[in-house]
Amino acid sequence: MPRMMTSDPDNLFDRPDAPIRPFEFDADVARVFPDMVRRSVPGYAELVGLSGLIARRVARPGTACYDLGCSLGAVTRAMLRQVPATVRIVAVDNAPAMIAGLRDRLADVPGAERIELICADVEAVRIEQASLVVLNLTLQFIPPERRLSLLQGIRAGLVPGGALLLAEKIRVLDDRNGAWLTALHEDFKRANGYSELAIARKRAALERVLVPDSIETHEQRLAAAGFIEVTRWFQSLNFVAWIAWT
Ligand SMILES: Nc1ncnc2c1ncn2[C@@H]1O[C@H](C[S@+](CC[C@H]([NH3+])C(=O)[O-])CC(=O)[O-])[C@@H](O)[C@H]1O
Ligand SMILES: O=C(O)C(=O)Cc1ccccc1
Repeated sequence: MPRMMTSDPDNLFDRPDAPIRPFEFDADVARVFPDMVRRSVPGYAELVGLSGLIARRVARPGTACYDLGCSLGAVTRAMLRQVPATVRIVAVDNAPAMIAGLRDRLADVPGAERIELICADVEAVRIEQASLVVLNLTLQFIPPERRLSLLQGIRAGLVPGGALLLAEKIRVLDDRNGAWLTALHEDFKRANGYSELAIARKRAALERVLVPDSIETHEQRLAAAGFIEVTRWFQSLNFVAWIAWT
């Protein structure tokens, strides 16, 4: 499994007097992101490590692998370690602080010249000659009505035999099971040292910013975008990952 990136501790939602505003991937979030994501997403390290292993199987020489919504490049760097030297890696994020943080982290990584960093909206990037495209916890931040066309664009840019790796926080449709999984996710955060206040404030900040879909919606949308076979290969509480094949 990958070496975790070090970061400042995430205390962004601890201050009771700070105004609640919609969650943004700004410089403060970028500074604490590795700590935040590790303490907030159950199974995150495993998800990233397994994404690297999947890249090793799926990436084809002479093609490209894309990490869309790369943040500080955990998946980008897992891919770099696993894919052949002739594979180009394209890492995209629209948050300047994330791209700057990733650039710093790549400074003395051998092979990093194979990685192209793009600070742009994922919807504006043309996917070309890709054997693997990764959306690791990114689609949930795209407005729901634009998700299908983003997946269609990705599908069109994949080479035959190529795949999309999608990981998302999911919404559970059934009230009872949904409430239970959400409660357990909050237990996970509490066990990782987040206060009730921090949990509640982040929940409010993420409302309307991170909009989860159900497993059913994701699987129907992947089919509608033209993916012919879809395998769900990871679930930890309300976080799920799929691989979707061309
Ligand atoms: N429209 C957009 N265009 C480009 N980037 C975007 C957009 N919307 C959001 N982002 C970017 O998507 C990332 C989502 S985090 C991904 C974790 C990473 N994949 C990881 O493996 O560590 C997940 C999370 O924080 O829950 C952020 O860096 C945003 O700036
Ligand atoms: O904290 C949450 O509830 C999440 O869904 C994970 C997360 C991690 C980092 C930024 C935004 C959301």
